[in-house]
Amino acid sequence: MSDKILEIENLTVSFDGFKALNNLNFSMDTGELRVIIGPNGAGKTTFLDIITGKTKPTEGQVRFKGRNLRSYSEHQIAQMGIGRKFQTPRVYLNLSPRENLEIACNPHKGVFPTLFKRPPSAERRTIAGLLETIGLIHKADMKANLLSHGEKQWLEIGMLVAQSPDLLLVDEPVAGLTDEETERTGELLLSLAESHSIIVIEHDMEFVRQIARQVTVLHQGSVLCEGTIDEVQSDPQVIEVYLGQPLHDTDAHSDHQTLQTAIEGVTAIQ
Ligand SMILES: Nc1ncnc2c1ncn2[C@@H]1O[C@H](COP(=O)(O)OP(=O)(O)OP(=O)(O)O)[C@@H](O)[C@H]1O
Repeated sequence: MSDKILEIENLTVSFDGFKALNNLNFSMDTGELRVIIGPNGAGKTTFLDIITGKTKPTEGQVRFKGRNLRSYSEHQIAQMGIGRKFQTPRVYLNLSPRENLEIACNPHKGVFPTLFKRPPSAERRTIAGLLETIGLIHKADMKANLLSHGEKQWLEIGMLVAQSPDLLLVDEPVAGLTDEETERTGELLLSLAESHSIIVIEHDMEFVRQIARQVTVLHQGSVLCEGTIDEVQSDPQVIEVYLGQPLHDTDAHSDHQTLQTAIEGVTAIQ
């Protein structure tokens, strides 16, 4: 069996002739944590929509654990083991973190049967472990609406993990978080990466530097370059894309630190 969890070949997605993704090729190994960056409109959200089956390719194919996803619905793809965390937390605010996790463990039973029946002991242990992992063990039984924005994000990540996905897709997990929450989110993703394959889309370059081993840069619907964060940040094409002007027209190439500043400048205003 392939050790690639995800393989994307010659993928094009057209919206009324506009190519949001354009002949994109991408692959990642099982167990990898990959960070995807790219300027506004680069195609990052469309890329996630394709993997989850929300949008279907116009051309090309997506293979997950060797299986072509084309003929599967969004729901079937989720059941095959792809979980997605959206930017805004989607948790039950009038339930506790523990109850939210119980529901996530039993997505087919529904809210009421789950809440009125005591979960089996193995499931209680799983939930206690998840509460520990996401740092909410001491807030396990308070209403989720009393949690901070960061804590709600962690709870939703926990709910995703409760469904045992093989591949986690995480869209801008630190938008709106404090510096401390951002760092703790990085630690959480790094600990989850020990047992999951994860794709993170993020603009915050300091956070990318904290978690990234391998970074993919998207631009105009294609992969512009891939490498470590240092390789990517010193790539002339990436500098050009983020600065929005050709290198030979600027002094930027004389100072590679500029890219860091440029990218941070761009990301700071997004
Ligand atoms: N349903 C759609 N119909 C038409 N155009 C679309 C549609 N969805 C996305 N696009 C266009 O495709 C391009 C890529 O959009 P996408 O949202 O994937 O980019 P992005 O990298 O996620 O951007 P951002 O960082 O701003 O969220 C954009 O130009 C967008 O306007």
